[in-house]
Amino acid sequence: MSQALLKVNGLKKAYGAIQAVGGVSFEVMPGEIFGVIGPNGSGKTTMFNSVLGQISPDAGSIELHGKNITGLSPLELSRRGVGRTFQTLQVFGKMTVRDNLIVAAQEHKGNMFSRMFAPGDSGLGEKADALIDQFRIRHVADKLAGTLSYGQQKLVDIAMAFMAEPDLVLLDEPCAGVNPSLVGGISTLLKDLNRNPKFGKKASFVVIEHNMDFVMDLCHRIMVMVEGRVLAIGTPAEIRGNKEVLDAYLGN
Ligand SMILES: Nc1ncnc2c1ncn2[C@@H]1O[C@H](COP(=O)(O)OP(=O)(O)OP(=O)(O)O)[C@@H](O)[C@H]1O
Repeated sequence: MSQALLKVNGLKKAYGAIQAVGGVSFEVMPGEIFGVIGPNGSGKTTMFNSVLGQISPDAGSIELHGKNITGLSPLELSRRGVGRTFQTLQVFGKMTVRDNLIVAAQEHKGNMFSRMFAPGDSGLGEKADALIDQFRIRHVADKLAGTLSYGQQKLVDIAMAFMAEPDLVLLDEPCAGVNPSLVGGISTLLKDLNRNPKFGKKASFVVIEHNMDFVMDLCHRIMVMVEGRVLAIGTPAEIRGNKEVLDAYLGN
């Protein structure tokens, strides 16, 4: 059996009396699309932010390719191949789509001032163009990102995470606020990125999402969190047929 890409073991995080994450363990295998579902407040985002170095967990360890990455900064994690998208868009409305992609890659390289000045190409234009084609946003590449629909900006946001050539991308609610007619397009795109690596790397994903049809169709395995704990991990069919999951979450 191959080594896990991401291994989270016994992760805990409390906010005062609230145990947001109460001992969560799971593994994501190379090439896997791993979904995380659960009711509001079940600890999904806190778990994500702990894995991504945005908050310090109280206990537990996180390994990437078997190496301990617990407590590393988001920039260091990005350099090691871990990318993310946020619930809220990170695109700059007054820059073109192409420049947004170039700036995202410059940030990955640690250029702290890249967002403050007009971006030079820095040799990244070719990479941006490859992603623009893969994301089928060529027709808007030279438009200001702020003039695009929310769904298109979401695609740009995901493309920005891919400029760093990640092995693993954590997506926080990619469908939130997106017109239902565009949700299928995001799913198709993520499947394409997973199956057809653009830069010689097969992308794996961890996806937090409330849209059940999207999660069930996209993910190879799904983890259900309830009150900071793991209730179940399994294939979409196993999760759909799990009585505890139905009682605690899906049956509502
Ligand atoms: N910075 C914080 N300070 C205090 N409590 C927090 C903080 N962040 C999260 N919490 C609490 O921790 C618990 C887990 O929240 P979290 O946002 O991780 O859940 P979630 O599953 O991502 O929810 P949602 O689906 O609504 O995004 C909740 O009770 C929340 O109120």
